[in-house]
Amino acid sequence: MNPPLSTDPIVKFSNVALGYGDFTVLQGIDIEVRQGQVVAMMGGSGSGKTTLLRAATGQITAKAGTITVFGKDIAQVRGEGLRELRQRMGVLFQQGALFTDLNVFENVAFPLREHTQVSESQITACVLDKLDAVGLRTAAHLRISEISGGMARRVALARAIVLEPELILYDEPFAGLDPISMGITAQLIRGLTDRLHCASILITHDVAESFLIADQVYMVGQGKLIASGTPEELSASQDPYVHQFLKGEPDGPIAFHYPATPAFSEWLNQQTGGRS
Ligand SMILES: Nc1ncnc2c1ncn2[C@@H]1O[C@H](COP(=O)(O)OP(=O)(O)OP(=O)(O)O)[C@@H](O)[C@H]1O
Repeated sequence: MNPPLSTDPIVKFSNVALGYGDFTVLQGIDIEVRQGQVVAMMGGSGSGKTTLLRAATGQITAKAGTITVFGKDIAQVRGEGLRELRQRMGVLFQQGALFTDLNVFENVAFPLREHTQVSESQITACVLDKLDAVGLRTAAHLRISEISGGMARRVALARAIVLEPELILYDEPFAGLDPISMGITAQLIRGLTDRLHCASILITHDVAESFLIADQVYMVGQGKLIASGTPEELSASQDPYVHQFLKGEPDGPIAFHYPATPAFSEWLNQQTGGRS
């Protein structure tokens, strides 16, 4: 029998503001991610999804509010403490860069060799198990140049889970995949979350796939959290932003133009010598 899932949030944003320099991207953000959950962070281009992911991994600090990860205030954790927290996370970047001079097996084995002292036979068993979980056990011997883009994504996923993280962060996991690979990836994310009893956060534009597997959805836009709830709750929302995003409509509150910032005005002034 599986141990009961912890009820404490793995990631918690409390009234958080995020940005770069003087530019505030998002404010008033409240998010909770719990063990066993798949949580989708959605929003238009430039709305701040990647910024949320950077904040959750401690790459940037909040301008206001508090972010706790595994119960620790991430702003107070530095150096070795931050490395320890990050070891409990698996991050799957969009370009899940694999080492092209290593075969599939060695790519997945890499974090084990880097971060643990386990024996060669344990490495073999663990890597084959993770490759099996992504359907690529029998591709272990292949070179990276011999596998397709979709397979490479799955190898990167096997590598991201090889240390059995408690939190997995996926940056646009469906981008550039054909419909079948998208469906496979979505079911993999759900299946791995359930099997590893971890939490998964996905940053995505893809409504159909993420709504099939997410427990909670957070939608950001216009510098704030526009909506949050289950996929069913969001689907029933009358909010015009949520409606436009879910239906992919060109007209609505989601602006096509990137908003003007003080930095742009300053640049334009310099560029035109104040003639604009
Ligand atoms: N390192 C940075 N320095 C300054 N501004 C940044 C930086 N990274 C992102 N931004 C700005 O922050 C805003 C949010 O960017 P972010 O990458 O989080 O959006 P996103 O929702 O992930 O977008 P997309 O879906 O297009 O990848 C954008 O206006 C972007 O220009």
